[in-house]
Amino acid sequence: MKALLQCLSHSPLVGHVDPEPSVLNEVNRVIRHSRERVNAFDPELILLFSPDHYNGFFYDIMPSFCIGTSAYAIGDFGTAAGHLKVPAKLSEDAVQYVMDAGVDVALSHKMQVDHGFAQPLEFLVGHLDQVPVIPVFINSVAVPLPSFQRARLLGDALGRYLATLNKRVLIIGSGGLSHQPPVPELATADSRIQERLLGSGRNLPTEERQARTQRVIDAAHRFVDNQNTLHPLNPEWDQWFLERIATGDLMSLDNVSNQDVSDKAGKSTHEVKNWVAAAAAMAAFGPYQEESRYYRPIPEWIAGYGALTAVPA
Ligand SMILES: O=C(O)/C=C/c1cccc(O)c1O
Ligand SMILES: [Fe+2]
Repeated sequence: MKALLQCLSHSPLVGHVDPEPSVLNEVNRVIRHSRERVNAFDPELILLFSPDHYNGFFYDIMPSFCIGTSAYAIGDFGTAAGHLKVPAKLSEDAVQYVMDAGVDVALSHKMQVDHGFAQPLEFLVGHLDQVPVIPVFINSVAVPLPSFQRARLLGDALGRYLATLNKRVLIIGSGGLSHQPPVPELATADSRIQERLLGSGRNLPTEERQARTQRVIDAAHRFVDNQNTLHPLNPEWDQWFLERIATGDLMSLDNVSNQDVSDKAGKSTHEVKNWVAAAAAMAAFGPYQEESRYYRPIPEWIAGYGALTAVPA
């Protein structure tokens, strides 16, 4: 088997505002099972699609997509900090391949990433520097956003590139499902936050980092008490989306408009494009089949929380 697909929601609230023990144990079993599956597959390379949350990518220059030849995780919310093990030459070749395939992608020789990248690596392989990883950023919060179709085409091109390498590749899509945590927006933020979104938020002083973290934790507590304090989670939309990924029905998502997703499922639901890109990369190896699936709305994590594993058919 040359490729394994693992899509997984992330939330920085894990360990800060947890659901009741029975739910936490259930999710931990799902993650443990996924980790065992990855371990048995023994990947030689990881392709990791993830968003950023104004920790590494800002409005000074906001690409739709970016591939890193080196990457550093900042360790927000207590997630792992440090350098990812990025195979620079493979990443650079990937950029060229994707460009040649007609998808313009940015390149970073010094990519700064957050929990979106770090959490799935910690959960699925244990460490940031365990297995070589090509990190791929998909802008999922800073409007204007790329479309579902472009995310699919990006994934397809990267999948075709990986298929030339003759390596066992783990393809991870990190993010989603329905959710809208209190991420600031440039159009409505006050001038101090606007400056942060324009780039001064790249390396926040400790106190500001703590305040930012606490603001999200407080919002999660409020959301648990009253699910109208943020955009409600949308299990129905999530299940519909999961079925599209599970069945490889990716092209039907091309017709989903960004506005519709924001309206129905929340503005951070665009993180699901990381699942779309990952599934398209997997499909480039040939037809795939779902092996396992998990879903539960978890207000404590402000997340429609899902996991999906697929293998070649
Ligand atoms: O970084 C933040 O401020 C919030 C991140 C967050 C919260 C809940 C679910 C997610 O997917 C997030 O990235
Ligand atoms: Fe996120």
